Amino acid sequence: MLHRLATSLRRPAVRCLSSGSVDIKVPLNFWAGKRRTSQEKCNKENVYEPATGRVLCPLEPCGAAEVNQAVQAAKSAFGHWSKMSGMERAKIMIEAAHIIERRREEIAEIEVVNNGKSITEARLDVDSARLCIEYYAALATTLAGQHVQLPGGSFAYTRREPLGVCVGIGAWNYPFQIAAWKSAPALACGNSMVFKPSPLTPATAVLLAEIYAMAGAPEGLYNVVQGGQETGSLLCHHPDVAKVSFTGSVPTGKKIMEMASKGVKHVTLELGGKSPLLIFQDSDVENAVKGALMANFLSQGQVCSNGTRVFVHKDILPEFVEEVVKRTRAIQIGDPLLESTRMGALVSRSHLERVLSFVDQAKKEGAAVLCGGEPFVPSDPKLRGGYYMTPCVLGNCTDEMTCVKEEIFGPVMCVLSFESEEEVLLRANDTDLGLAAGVFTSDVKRAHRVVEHLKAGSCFINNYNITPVEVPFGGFKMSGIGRENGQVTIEHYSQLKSVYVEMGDVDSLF
Ligand SMILES: NC(=O)c1ccc[n+]([C@@H]2O[C@H](COP(=O)([O-])OP(=O)(O)OC[C@H]3O[C@@H](n4cnc5c(N)ncnc54)[C@H](O)[C@@H]3O)[C@@H](O)[C@H]2O)c1
Ligand SMILES: C[N+](C)(C)CCCC=O
Repeated sequence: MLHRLATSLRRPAVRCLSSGSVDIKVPLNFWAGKRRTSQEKCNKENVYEPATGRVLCPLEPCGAAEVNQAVQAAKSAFGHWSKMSGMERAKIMIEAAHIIERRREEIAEIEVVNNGKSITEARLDVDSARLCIEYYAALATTLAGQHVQLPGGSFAYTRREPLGVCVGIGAWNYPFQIAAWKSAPALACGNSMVFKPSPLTPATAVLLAEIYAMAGAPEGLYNVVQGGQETGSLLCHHPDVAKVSFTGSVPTGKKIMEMASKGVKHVTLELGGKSPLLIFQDSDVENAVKGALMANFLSQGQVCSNGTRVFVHKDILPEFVEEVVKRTRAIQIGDPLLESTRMGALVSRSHLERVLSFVDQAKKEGAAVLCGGEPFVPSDPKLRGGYYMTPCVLGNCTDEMTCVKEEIFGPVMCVLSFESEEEVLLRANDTDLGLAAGVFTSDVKRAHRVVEHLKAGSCFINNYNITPVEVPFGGFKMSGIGRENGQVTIEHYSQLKSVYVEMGDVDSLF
């Protein structure tokens, strides 16, 4: 079925998948312009549909020989792509964006089937991927160096050059969007890419590979190899790889940095978070509640930037809690392919169990479960094996609790009370992580003063989890290195060459 969808380019946007009916029978590796079957016989695991718990397909991990073939394909494409002008590259990227726009529904549906998030969110993820490619296509046309006048008519100029073959390694929470957020700036700068999705969500990165190829990209420009940590490690150690851009957990990020250091490769690390959301007594409570829900329950709470430590001023705590609990209880959980669903399934059985164990631990440590935090079994029989839980709000939380300290990566909001700005800033920053932070207040001076003191890469005033592709995204402290999106990311996928030009004679000291 996936193959038919993947090749029907001009199909109108109609719903054709339903949960429990999909089997993926086509290879999910892609290099040198074609889908490929891995010859590796070992380490085959199953890929599941989170909504139903059914097996979707076996994962075919790539071994050393296949990783090398993909890297060599990327190296060969780099030779051609890096010599093209920005305008020529932009034309192909814009065509890819048009194809994504036409295939929005198909891509979103496959993302839902493989990831478990609601179709409403998956469509927005596909839009973000497309916008990112459009944005960097435009920037590709602007890449330029500097001219520097020097004494005696001599001068220097700088050239912004690509790095070479870049590796992208993705997490499972935004599979298609991560593939686009990494490839768009890489390709715009003239690099080629080998991308490895998470072994839990291998299905959509290969669609992006086909789309770039259909748009006219040279064979091997964007390749996909499937697998887990062995495949990832082969990519990081490969001598022909110039950069590794990684999205995932802090422990894996440290390993990636260590592996990349052996070859002095460039790295971008987009890692985890335990972000604070500060809600002051002068907030518009209606908006603050909406913001807290956006900060905690998108993608079943499996979002790196989530504001999971919700600090609420004691004067508005009862009002805030009542409303946030009421709205959390009203979240429609169920079949992620239905329009009415707002919360689908978590990504895997083991992850669901891990998230539920955080709720149990929170209870033991004295937190109050104000709602949710239980396994959820939908009434539709075909969904009974799915990985669902009710979204949870924890009250009476204190800074020392495990649920407040550790990244849960599920639909669990921790509510904490505070009394003063100074106090809440100290508590908000008391973490090794620094991906995001938010503040709700109607006092404009307080908003900017608080943001100045928050140690986080992405700060939101009176909203949360809004990530336009024009704005850089990335972490402070252990949440990462480098940025994705925005103009600055061009610097993370290119290098400067300085060229000195002598117009006179050589003034030798010897
Ligand atoms: N900052 C961001 O932009 C961002 C976005 C999404 C997710 N995340 C973070 O990702 C985590 C959840 O994702 P996850 O469970 O997929 O993370 P993970 O670290 O377990 O895996 C991420 C990727 O790394 C690969 N990998 C694992 N070990 C490896 C190794 N030794 N060498 C090379 N590759 C290896 C995995 O196969 C996967 O593709 C959370 O901590 C979340 O906060 C961060
Ligand atoms: C688009 N969101 C929801 C902010 C997600 C960014 C990527 C992090 O997981």
